[in-house]
Formats: sequence, structure tokens, C-alpha cells
Amino acid sequence: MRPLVESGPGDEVVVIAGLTKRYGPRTVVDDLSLTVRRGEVYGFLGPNGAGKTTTLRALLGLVRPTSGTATVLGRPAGSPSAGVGALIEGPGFYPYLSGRENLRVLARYAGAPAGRVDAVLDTVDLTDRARDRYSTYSLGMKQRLGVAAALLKDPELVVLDEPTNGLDPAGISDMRALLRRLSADGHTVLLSSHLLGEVEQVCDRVAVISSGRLVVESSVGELLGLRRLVIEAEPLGEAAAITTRLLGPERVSVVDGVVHAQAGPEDAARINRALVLADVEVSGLRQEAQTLEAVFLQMTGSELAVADPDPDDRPAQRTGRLSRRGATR
Ligand SMILES: Nc1ncnc2c1ncn2[C@@H]1O[C@H](COP(=O)(O)OP(=O)(O)OP(=O)(O)O)[C@@H](O)[C@H]1O
Repeated sequence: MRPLVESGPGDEVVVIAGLTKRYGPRTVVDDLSLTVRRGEVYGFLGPNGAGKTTTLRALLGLVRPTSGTATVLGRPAGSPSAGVGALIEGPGFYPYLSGRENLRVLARYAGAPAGRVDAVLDTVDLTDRARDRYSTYSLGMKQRLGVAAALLKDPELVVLDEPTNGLDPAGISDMRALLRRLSADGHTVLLSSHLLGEVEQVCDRVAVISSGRLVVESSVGELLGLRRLVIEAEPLGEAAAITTRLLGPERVSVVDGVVHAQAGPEDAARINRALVLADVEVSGLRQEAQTLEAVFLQMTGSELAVADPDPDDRPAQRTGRLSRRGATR
């Protein structure tokens, strides 16, 4: 996993500000604001129907916002630009043409150099199957060919709507590797997903939305850094009081005869020292990592689908401050 990208002014590739979309009486995107910075893999996360696709379509100029703005690479959404490649709805490939022939047709249509076709086939790892008919491809290969099509004009920003939707674990793993390659090649990637495992493992930052509203925008590490410290101590009341004095009441609770504190490892040593100095007998002090799923549940009250996690493939945890915005309805 790459380190977090340092950002500065001018590094904002996507800026969505106060975006609202109503269909008749229904508000499907509600005053949404978020920023995608140059070089990052940004996950747009939310349950089905949360408004992800509508937002991405607005970003590409395919949906007119009711109010608010979306800019891409400094230009209003939908401006003709070589800077964005997207896979929103599967592109219409010809089933009887090979993967390479299909890309050649699209490259001609899009005005991309013919030499890009083999380059993007290589990027999506389809060189070996490039001569086979599209109709013989697995779903994962079809999705990867869709990503290849989005890359034909070598865009700075790649927008992918649910790129792993419907894929089996092997297909998900291939797509994950592809997303990492895109990032390593210098693309900024914005992808939507309702699969936590996918976002946890490949994204630098995420926006979580629910019912069209932003719940939180944060780095994945910051979200996961919200960890719980479980303290077993005697007398329990005194342990809870001391921990509360150190962390504040909103971060401490007593559950089933133990103290739960929202605290990271740096707090643990401080709390342990204070308890021992006060003659509280500490029999257990352990850290429990929160999953993104737990964080999401805590913030929205609804569950999110969980992808098959690949335990060997988790990003290093990062800690930091969490900025929580908006509220759920
Ligand atoms: N053209 C439209 N007319 C009316 N309602 C629409 C239209 N497009 C989307 N919606 C509604 O807006 C809501 C958000 O849909 P959207 O596809 O943006 O959500 P999503 O988060 O991408 O969900 P999914 O993962 O299921 O695609 C849904 O309830 C959908 O039915």
C-alpha cells in the first residue's frame, strides 16, 4: 500500500459541493460534498440505493444536479475532457469480436492512438486472451476489458462504478490487483462499492454515504484507528472513573463488568500507568480493532455488505483524526 498522498492546493481532482439530486419528491443525493485528491484511490461506499451511481453520473455530466456543483480537474462536470475515463454502465462490446478488436473499435471512435490498445490490454492483464472472442470471457475479464476501455485515452482520473459487482473471489482479487496497478501507474481512482473488504484493502480514503447524505469522509486508516480498549480491573468503578478523567465521558462506558474505552495504543499505556498509580488492580488490558463494518454500523445504524477479506492483504493501519460530517436520516 502506498503512503497517503500529501495534498496541497491544486491537488483536488474531484470537488463535489452541496450536490443534490431529486427525482420528483424523492431526494436521492442530498447536499453531498467531497473531495478526491490527486493520486489517491478513493472509495465511495454505501449500501444499495444510497445514491452512489447517481453521484458518479452527475460527476460525468450524465445527470443534471438539482442543485450544487461537481468539478473534475477544475472543469464543470461533463465538460469534454481527455482527463476522465469511466466505467459506469458496462460499455457495449461486440460479443463476436475479440477483446483487442473491440478496443480497436473504441479507440478509433474515441480518437485514442491505436498503440494504446495493447498497452491497456497489458495493464488489465488480458494480453493472453486478447485474440479470443468477447463472448468467451468470464465476467471478471469482461469487467477488466471495461476498465481497459476507460484507460484508452490515458485519463488522469478513472471512475469505476462497483467494479467488483457480481465477481467471484478470484475475479475480485484480480480487480483489486488492477486497482493497485492503476494507482501505481499514477492514475487517480474513484470507485464506488458496497463491499467493505474491497474498500478497506485498496482505498486511501473513503466517503461513506447513506440515503444520499455523507456520513463520513476520512482515510481508511483513520476510520479503522477508532479502536476499542477493553480494561478488566478491580475496583471497576474506580477504573472507569480514572479512564473517564483521562479520555472524557463520551469515550468510556462500562459493559458486562469491563471498561470499554475508545482509545488507541498510545492511550493504553497512559491509562495503565494511571490505574496502577491509583492502586487499581489491572487484570486485563487489550486492544480490539474495529472493522469498517462496525464503524459503518455505528454511524448509520444500517449494515453494509462485507466482501471476502483476504487476511494476507490488509493495509497497514494508520491513525489520525476523524472528521465526521452530516447526519443520517
Ligand atoms: N432516473 C431515476 N428516476 C427515479 N429514481 C431514480 C433514478 N435513478 C436512480 N433513482 C433512485 O435513486 C436512488 C439511488 O440510486 P443509485 O443507483 O444512485 O444508488 P446506488 O448507491 O448506486 O445503489 P446501487 O448500488 O443499488 O446501484 C435509488 O432509490 C434509485 O431507485
